Amino acid sequence: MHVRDGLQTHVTVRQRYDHMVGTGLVTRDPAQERIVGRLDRLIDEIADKRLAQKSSALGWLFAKRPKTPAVVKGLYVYGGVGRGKTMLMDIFFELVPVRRKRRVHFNDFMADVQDRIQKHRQARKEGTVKEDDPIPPVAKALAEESWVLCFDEFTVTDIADAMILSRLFSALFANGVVLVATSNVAPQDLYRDGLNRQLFLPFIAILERHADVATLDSDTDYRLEKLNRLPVYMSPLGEDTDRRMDEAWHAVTRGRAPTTVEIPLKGRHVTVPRAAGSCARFSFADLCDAPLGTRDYLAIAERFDTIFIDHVPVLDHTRRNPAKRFILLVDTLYDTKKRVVVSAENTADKLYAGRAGTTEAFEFDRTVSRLIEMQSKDWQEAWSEKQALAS
Ligand SMILES: Nc1ncnc2c1ncn2[C@@H]1O[C@H](COP(=O)(O)OP(=O)(O)OP(=O)(O)O)[C@@H](O)[C@H]1O
Repeated sequence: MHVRDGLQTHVTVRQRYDHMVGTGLVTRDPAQERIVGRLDRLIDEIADKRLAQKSSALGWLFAKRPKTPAVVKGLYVYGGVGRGKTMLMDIFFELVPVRRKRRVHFNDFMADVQDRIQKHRQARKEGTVKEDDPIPPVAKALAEESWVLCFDEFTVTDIADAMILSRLFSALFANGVVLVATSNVAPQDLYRDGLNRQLFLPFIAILERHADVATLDSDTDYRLEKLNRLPVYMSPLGEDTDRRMDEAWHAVTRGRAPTTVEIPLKGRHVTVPRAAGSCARFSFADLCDAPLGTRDYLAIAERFDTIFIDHVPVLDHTRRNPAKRFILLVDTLYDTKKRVVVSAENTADKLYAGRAGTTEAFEFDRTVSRLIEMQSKDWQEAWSEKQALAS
């Protein structure tokens, strides 16, 4: 426990991390521990600065002023996906002893900035504000609302954003803002192939002047590890299974909002009701009650790596066509080595309740065996390796 200005105590990032390791929530990772140390140092500096501000406000600035840097240098952490950058930043965000703090996805922040700029321009037109340049007042307002800004996924792809970043962040830093950010790229690689990049370049120098740059170069992609432990076959059907399917979907899509996608196929379309990145989600009815065929299944498999199928019923000879389509579908997903997440009325070995000895029953045996193999650890590992090679 740290004691600060006799009033406040705070748990350190290190203590929180050790606790998470102790309870088995995370595995100890030396690369992460290095970032933990830096985040704690930053918290100390921020706490000192806050104390200095308080002292100053109380008028005993000269008597009691602690050694405080005039400007606190933030931290920009970059590295591969799933290394734990966001997790560590979130711990920092929670623990940093500051009220005016904001944690936001970088894209959302920039959307907010552009919105405020628009509003300023409108107000200028209407004559309710005098300043022509929207950036200084927008930056000032943002800094007043929160002086510790934590950005998740710092990335610059939009030219409108790229062109204002230098001036925006110069103004934010001039107003005392401390930046903490996670990113998949080093500052020099931001907006790498962007239009008019030379106009963006000064931002990199400004960023590096106001934030230390650290890489989280852990060997493990923890997200992938976690996903590999996901249940991929859930039964029986019911609310509980639906909830677990939703959780798995949320985990693989990282909470992205799904959209409907139409895959064009000679003269028609295959509709994917829910798609997010390389993941697609269907119900059994979408795929097997509707009159789809091998070409449709192949088109789906070409486009997506992970396929969710909700509500597979127990099948028998009374539902011949859906059963046949399901056999085709599983064959296609098996041959193309996809990750398949299924909710079904019963376990794979009890999915066919038709007459034994018929052609369908024999074919279904193969489907069952494949479905079981696709649930195995080996299958999941092979899938991950394929993903790693592809990326
Ligand atoms: N040391 C660890 N042990 C176990 N799980 C971990 C560890 N570190 C992170 N995780 C888990 O791995 C997942 C990915 O972590 P996180 O989202 O923080 O990664 P990231 O580096 O921000 O990835 P991205 O760059 O893709 O946003 C999270 O679910 C997190 O809880």
